[in-house]
Amino acid sequence: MQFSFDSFVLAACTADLSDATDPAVEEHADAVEFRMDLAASDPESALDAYDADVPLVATNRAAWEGGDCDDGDDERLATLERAAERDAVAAVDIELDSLLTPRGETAAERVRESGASVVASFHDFEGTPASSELRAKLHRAATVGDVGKVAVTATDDHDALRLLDATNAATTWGDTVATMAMGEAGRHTRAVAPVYGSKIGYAPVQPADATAPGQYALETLSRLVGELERKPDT
Ligand SMILES: O=C1C[C@@](O)(C(=O)O)C[C@@H](O)[C@@H]1O
Repeated sequence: MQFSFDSFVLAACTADLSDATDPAVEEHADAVEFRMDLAASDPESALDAYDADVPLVATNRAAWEGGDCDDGDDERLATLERAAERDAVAAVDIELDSLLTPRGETAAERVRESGASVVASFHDFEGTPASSELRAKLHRAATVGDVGKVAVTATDDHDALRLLDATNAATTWGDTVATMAMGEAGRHTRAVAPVYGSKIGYAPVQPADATAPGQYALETLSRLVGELERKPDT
């Protein structure tokens, strides 16, 4: 199966696929993001055993992008390609810097051949790039991926506003994007960015196991996004 990303996808993050049957996931999530790089035991065996109904986004975050996977890119991307072959895997997250290499291009092709979408992602754990760079990154990511994702670290309101502005601009010119600002100053963007077109939100299944700074609990993000969703004027 595949996501079209026409509408917002709320992904419940976990390193343990048994979380997929958690009632909060069933009630609030559209997908489970499986952080293969954070799994305590072999993530591929966990995928083999997976039989819940919620579609998966497979992520194997590289150490150089803030994750725990130390494998070389060839091996790391091969793991993601095999993940995509599973019916339950609807999307695979691949770092933008990898996608811009020939090996990454091949991985994206294979993932799509297997019927999964590609989330092209870029993270900045230190700050928020200049607005021109932010827009360029989003556009680049949305061009090589089915959705282009940028997660930055906001240190003040201005950073948060610039991220929302870039989200709005990308969406207005037709790119499919997902954005969020990590950290306290950017926390509200997790709820607000979908108003400006962001198509994926992330929240941990277990609040104690957040996969990024500033994430809301799953139930909270679901409620906030739902409350803020634009309804036709009555
Ligand atoms: O890229 C992202 C977004 C994220 O970093 C966040 O800020 O919620 C959480 C990660 O698990 C996911 O892969």
